[in-house]
Amino acid sequence: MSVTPVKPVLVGDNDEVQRPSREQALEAVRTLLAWAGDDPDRPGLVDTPKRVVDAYGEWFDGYDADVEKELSRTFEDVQGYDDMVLLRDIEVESHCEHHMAPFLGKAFVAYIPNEKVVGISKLARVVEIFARRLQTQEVLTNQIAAAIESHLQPQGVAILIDAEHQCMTTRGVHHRHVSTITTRFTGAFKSDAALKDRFLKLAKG
Ligand SMILES: Nc1nc2c(ncn2[C@@H]2O[C@H](COP(=O)(O)OP(=O)(O)OP(=O)(O)O)[C@@H](O)[C@H]2O)c(=O)[nH]1
Ligand SMILES: [Zn+2]
Repeated sequence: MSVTPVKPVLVGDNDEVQRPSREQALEAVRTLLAWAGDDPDRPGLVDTPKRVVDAYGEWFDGYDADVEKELSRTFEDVQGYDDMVLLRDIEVESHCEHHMAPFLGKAFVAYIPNEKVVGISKLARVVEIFARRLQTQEVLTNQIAAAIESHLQPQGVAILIDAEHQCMTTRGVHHRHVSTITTRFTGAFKSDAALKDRFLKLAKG
């Protein structure tokens, strides 16, 4: 099975998109409140558009963040370290592009360095940046792998995301406690079944 490589930054790098003003965003929330059947001018709701717009600013601040910057500082004095670096249980707080509903879970990010490593916090930041954009869990998984791959040229990358989608739990099909697991393996993780297995065992804890 061949897998098409994904460019590191697919979503959110579209400078062509004209952003509406904050005023327009506030008005859009007022419209939604009225559409839902409430009165946007009642005292309890007058500050709601501002709160919602601020919350969106936080949930989607990945569009303004720079993955390249986070991964640009590498450390080359690794003294021959050439085994897996694995970050477990990175919190994932994202929103699906289909419903803008939260999906929440954990990411497991591993790579095998090729003479250079990156600060471990930067890997968590990369997860956060991509998570704070709209996409699917599959695309999020691929984007994280592709960013590490292109900046570190490691011997291999393994990503696993385990998340619960609120568009499935709080609406629509209403199935609670269904978790979705996505994975992406490149290089040595793809070609070496024992290595892949070791990653999966370590990730499970
Ligand atoms: N593959 C994938 N699907 C997702 C993700 N997030 C949400 N979805 C699904 O996207 C699909 C959208 O389906 P549609 O039929 O277009 O939308 P809908 O009528 O709201 O679908 P229901 O959720 O089944 O009510 C649903 O099946 C969701 O469960 C994701 O990250 N990956
Ligand atoms: Zn959804």
